[in-house]
This record gives sequence, structure tokens and C-alpha cells, in this order.
Amino acid sequence: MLALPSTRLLLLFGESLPSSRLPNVSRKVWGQTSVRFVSQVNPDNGPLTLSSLGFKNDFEKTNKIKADKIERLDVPSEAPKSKVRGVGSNGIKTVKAVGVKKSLEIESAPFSAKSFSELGLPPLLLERLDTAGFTVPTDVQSAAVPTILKGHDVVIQSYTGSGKTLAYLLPILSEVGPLKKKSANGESEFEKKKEIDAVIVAPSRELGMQIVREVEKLLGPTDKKVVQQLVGGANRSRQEEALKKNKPAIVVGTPGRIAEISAAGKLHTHSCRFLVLDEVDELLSFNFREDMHRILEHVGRRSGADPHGSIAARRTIMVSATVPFSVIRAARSWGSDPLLVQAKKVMPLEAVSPSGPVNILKPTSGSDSSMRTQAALQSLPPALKHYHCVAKLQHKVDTLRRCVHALDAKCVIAFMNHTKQLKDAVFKLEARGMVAAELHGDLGKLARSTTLKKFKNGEVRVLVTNELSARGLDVAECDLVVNLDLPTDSIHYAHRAGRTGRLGRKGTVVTICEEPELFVVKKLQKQLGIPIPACEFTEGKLNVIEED
Ligand SMILES: Nc1ncnc2c1ncn2[C@@H]1O[C@H](COP(=O)(O)OP(=O)(O)OP(=O)(O)O)[C@@H](O)[C@H]1O
Repeated sequence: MLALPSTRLLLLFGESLPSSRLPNVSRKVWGQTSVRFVSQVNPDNGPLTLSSLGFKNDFEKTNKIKADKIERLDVPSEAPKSKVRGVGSNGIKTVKAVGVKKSLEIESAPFSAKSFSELGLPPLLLERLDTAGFTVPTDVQSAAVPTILKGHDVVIQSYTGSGKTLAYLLPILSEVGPLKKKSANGESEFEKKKEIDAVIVAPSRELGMQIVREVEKLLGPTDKKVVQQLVGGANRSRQEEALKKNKPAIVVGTPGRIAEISAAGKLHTHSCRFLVLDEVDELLSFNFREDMHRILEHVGRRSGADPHGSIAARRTIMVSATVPFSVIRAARSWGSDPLLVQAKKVMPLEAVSPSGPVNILKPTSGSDSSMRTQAALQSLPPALKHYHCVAKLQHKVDTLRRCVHALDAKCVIAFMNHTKQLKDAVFKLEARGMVAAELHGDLGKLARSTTLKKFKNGEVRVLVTNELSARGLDVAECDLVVNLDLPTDSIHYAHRAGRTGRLGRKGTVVTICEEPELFVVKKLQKQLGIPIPACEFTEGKLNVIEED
């Protein structure tokens, strides 16, 4: 039996911050602060160019990478060092790779590839990547694709919007479906069979459907049916009929629906070769426990490559921007000697100590909450700008409106903690002439997808939503994220913030809080290793406040 690790639903700050539990924060703090306007944020987001995406002009040579393979394991390449200093961090520590049990076959991983053709992908897939407009792999794709193609189980961790979806889809499509590598006799052997070859699990319908669209983009219109979505909220019998009729090689779905159809004997995944757990730390939560148990027990149980019928031949790929130690523990039991893949880094999971999966950590007591906190480091795109603004509860929505104007933001996601408040916020924004819409799990599937479509095509300027949209949602144009309520911890902050500034674009995150909540912002700064300076919106501009 596989043991699921304990849930990660512990709250760091408490959900509702009752006043009796708040520390004695002086009401005069604001008055005592000497306010000086030191800078104004330029709302110009600029064109999206390769260099703005962070792709270097000069790529390192692959043979050089061979030489410094192990040294790279402790290079905190993406840490925004100046920012860490800016908030008085205790400094950057490195954790050396230890206890490497087996030799790693990762010597040839091109960590900064110039093109997808360097990654060992089949010609047809390369053509489709080109047609879909993908020309240069991101760092995490350069590291993950060759590692998975070599047969390793992996945990992929890299900041939000860095292209983790393609990082696992490309190796799968190299071996599964119509774009896969030709066999030794030069023939492409793709033929429809009863069994599923790859199962991709995501915690929300929106994310599941987004992954399906990414696969379809590469498959092209004629082969679309090679992938099928099995998300909750949609008609189950129609999904079962489609499974029977289309015999897809890849299914993407939410845990509940996949487990349900599998339990009904209508999903044949015993010889499945890939199991992907996207947003794996979320999938570990208590809500998904039973469904995940079934999936892990059944998917890839009778893989053709393994005569003993064990799960060893199933490649397990676990993905998230935030990887707390609970995921490392789970990955060790779910996978077979998995590797941790980050942008420019591949290391054995054994090298990850309970003090955290990334190697820029401060030494800590090792408590569960501190491990979870550390998981949020390196989860944010370095180019994101973070601010906080103090406002009374009744003025928060108006502050949001002024913030949107000040930054001239075109595509805004505003997060609140309670579903019931969303409608009221939308009403207030619309009353002041700002087009807004609510998005939450209580809406039907159709309403959810219509709202998302309107937001993506610019008909809706402000999407007011809850935690449902915090993970995975990919709207390239989103230039501003606003926290109307504080997130429950730094991991939730990271995922919310990551909805903007995707793939190297500019993005701003503004947290609007009440004065007694300021200590939470301070904690977030410390835990995330980023400055979150105070700001005000006056005269139609964002003015940063420098505190003495
Ligand atoms: N090599 C590439 N070139 C251009 N665009 C890319 C490339 N790889 C991915 N993208 C695009 O970048 C966007 C972000 O990718 P993706 O959603 O996979 O990020 P992510 O790391 O999974 O983010 P999150 O952690 O928030 O889920 C997507 O729109 C995707 O199509």
C-alpha cells in the first residue's frame, strides 16, 4: 500500500486573523512613518522580445556543462540576490548535494539549449513546435526534457510561468501518440489501442483544460483526439463514450473524475507509461487523498516494460513552483529514484534535506511550517514587482480601482478569500465604470469558461476571484495581481503572484491590507526573500513610500 503523506493544509497566519490574536500593532505606525515619494512606477510594459523573456544571446556550450555538472547543483542562479539583501535576510546559504546513491545519467543535459532540436525530440514534434511558435526552450525545459527522455522519474520545480507544462509534455509526446520517435526500422508505429499511455492529473478543471489545449496545440487539428480531458463538472457519460470511441493515448483530468471513471472500469491505465502530477503539492492535500491513492495504485501497474507488473516502469513526473518537503517525501515513495529538476540544475532527491528542496536556504529548526515556507523561495519570477498598500476594509475595492488606473493595468486578477464577497466587489467596480467579473468554483462549468474567455480576450478588465484561480492559470496578458485579502501563507502568495509576469513579462503584485495586518506583509517579505515596499495611489500614480 502506498502511504500518502500528511496533508499540507496547515495555515501559517491563521485564516481570518481575529483581532484577539493580532499582535499589538500601533495605530500610529502610519502617522509616525515619514512619507517620502521616491519613485513612480512606469506602467509601460514594453514589447515582448526574446531578451525580455530572459533568453541569453550567448548560450553556454554543452561540453562545458558536463565539466561543471556537480558544481551547478549549488548555484542559486535565479535568486534575486539584491532583493534578498533588501529585506535584511540572514544571507544566502548553500546546501551541498550529498548521498548520491546511483550514477546520474544527466551528463549530456543541455542546460541552456539554443533550440528545441538540441533536446533529442523527434522531427515531427520539432515541426509542430515551430508551427505553434515555440522556438527556444526555457531553462527548465532544457533541463527536464533530456532527463525525462533518459527514463528518470522527476520532480520539476521552477518559478511560475517558466514553461513547466511543455517541460513534461515534450518527452511524453516524443514517446506517445502520432508525433513520437520512429522505431528502429524507420516506421512510425502509432496505432490506436485500448490502453492509455499517459495520465496527467491537475487539481482544477481550468488547469486540466488548459493542459489539454497545450497538447492540442502541438498535436494539430487532425490528431486532436489523441488527448482527452476528464475533468469534473462535465458530463461523465459523454467522457466515457469518448474514451471508448476515440481511444486516446493521453488523458488529462482532475483526481476525482479520473478515479471515478477508473473505478468504474472504463479507464484502462494499467500499462500506462507516464503519470504526471501537476501542482503536486496541491494534489497532496486532504481533499484529494482517496482519489490520489487510487490513481497511484492503478496507473502503470502492469507496464509492458516490467514483467513483474510493478510500478517501476511507470515514469512519475511531479511538478510545481512550490515544492515543500512533504512533496520530496511523497516523491521518494511514489517514484523510482527521482531527480529534482530545476532551471539549470538536476540533482538526486536524496540530496534534498528536510531543511528544504532548494539550495539557498537559511538553516532552520526544520518544523513543517518552516519547510513549507522555504518551498516558496525561488517560486516567483525575478522580474515581478511587489508592493503593499494600507487601506480600511471599506475602502479596499476603491483602492483596487485607483491602483488599476495608476498602473494603467489592462488585465487584472484580484484575489479575495471568501466567495460571497466577490459579487459585491464586482458590483462596486462596475458602479465606477470598470468592467469586472467574478470567477469561483460555485459557478457552473459554462459560466466559468465564458468568464475566463472574456477575461482572456480583454472584454473583462478585472477578474475578481478566489484561490481557484491561484494555480496554473495562464493568461499571458495579465499585468497586475491584487490581493484584496491576504493569502494564507507564502506558498499561496507565490501562486497568486505568479499569475502575472509570466515567461519574463513585466508584472506587478499589490497587496492591499489593513493596518493591523502589516506584520503579515513583513513575514511574507522575509519568507519569500523579496521586498514588498509600501505604496500609495495619489494623483493617478503609484507612489512608493520610503519608511525611516
Ligand atoms: N519555450 C517556450 N517559448 C515560448 N513560450 C513558451 C515556451 N514554453 C512555454 N511557453 C508559454 O509560456 C506560458 C507559461 O507556461 P506554463 O503555463 O507551462 O508555465 P508554468 O511554469 O507551468 O507556470 P505555473 O507554475 O504558474 O503553472 C504558456 O503560455 C506557454 O505556452
